Amino acid sequence: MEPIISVKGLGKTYAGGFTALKNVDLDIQRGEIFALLGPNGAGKTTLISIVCGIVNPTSGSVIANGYDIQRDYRLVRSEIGLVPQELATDAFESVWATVNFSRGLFGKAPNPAYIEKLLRQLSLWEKRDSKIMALSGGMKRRVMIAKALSHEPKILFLDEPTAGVDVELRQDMWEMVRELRESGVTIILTTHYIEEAEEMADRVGVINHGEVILVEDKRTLMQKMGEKELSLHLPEPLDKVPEILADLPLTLSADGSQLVYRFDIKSSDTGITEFLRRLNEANIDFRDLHTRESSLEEIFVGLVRGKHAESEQQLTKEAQE
Ligand SMILES: Nc1ncnc2c1ncn2[C@@H]1O[C@H](COP(=O)(O)OP(=O)(O)OP(=O)(O)O)[C@@H](O)[C@H]1O
Repeated sequence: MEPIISVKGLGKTYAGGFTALKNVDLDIQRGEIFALLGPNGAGKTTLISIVCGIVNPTSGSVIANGYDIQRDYRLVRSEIGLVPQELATDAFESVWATVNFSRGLFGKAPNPAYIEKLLRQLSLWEKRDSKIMALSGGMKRRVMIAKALSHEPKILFLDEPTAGVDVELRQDMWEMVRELRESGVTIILTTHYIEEAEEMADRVGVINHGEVILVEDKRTLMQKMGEKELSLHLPEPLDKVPEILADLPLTLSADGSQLVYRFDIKSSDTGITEFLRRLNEANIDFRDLHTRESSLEEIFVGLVRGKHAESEQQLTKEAQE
């Protein structure tokens, strides 16, 4: 299937000379939830802003739903809804007026039935006559989403949708984003909360220092890059890892009551059978046993650190040459 967004060779150097994006290639599939992860200043907002036509690229191209962002700016813009990081909207207007007005900005004929459906979907219908300033933070955020969807775009960008939102609201937001996807909208979100990507995304892209360093199906990523841990609780604490187990990838907890065995998920031979055999041989008993997989957060931190170390090595090498 044709991707709904196709980014090719995208670069951005700001007027001051800072290069925020370097030769980015990225395809977004129709109907997916794509999470763009990256540390502060990685280039996430710059990338979104280019696709939405707010920032001009220095090089490269973006096709969104068949249109070129630079040549067919208006057409592209009408296909895209953007919920920016900052909540900026007219505090004195009512919810209904604000959302209706946004639709008009895109040259769309009024459609009260659609706006009603949207406000109901976002649990804002009861508040349609309230002034924006009288709403809670979470509701204001939902108004921003309603505004972004007012012109029936096929693509929705959410830049840090749940920054500063409490845990309960965050879960409501996730639920709502899933419902939007069900209704056929493609969603691209940036987030610092890796659990958000882990919870919602179909695919994950990691951006660091203006480069997309990885794009992967979330489940594949967690399987490919993840480690699994097998923890054994010992009835009799040990003071050190016994000699017979010394060559295995094991750690002993500080109080000696837990042995943790790490293994690679993708490996065909995990070595667990051998580990259990040796435990038996050493007469080490255990009370219970549980496993844990690496979270996306651990994978992400590892990736960004790894790349950082790699580029530092590269810089040192270049400096020496
Ligand atoms: N208008 C601008 N002029 C010059 N530099 C800019 C401009 N906008 C952004 N930058 C720089 O480009 C880099 C990438 O910024 P960007 O906002 O895209 O990052 P981000 O990944 O969205 O970060 P955050 O997670 O903090 O929002 C940063 O170093 C930023 O300072």
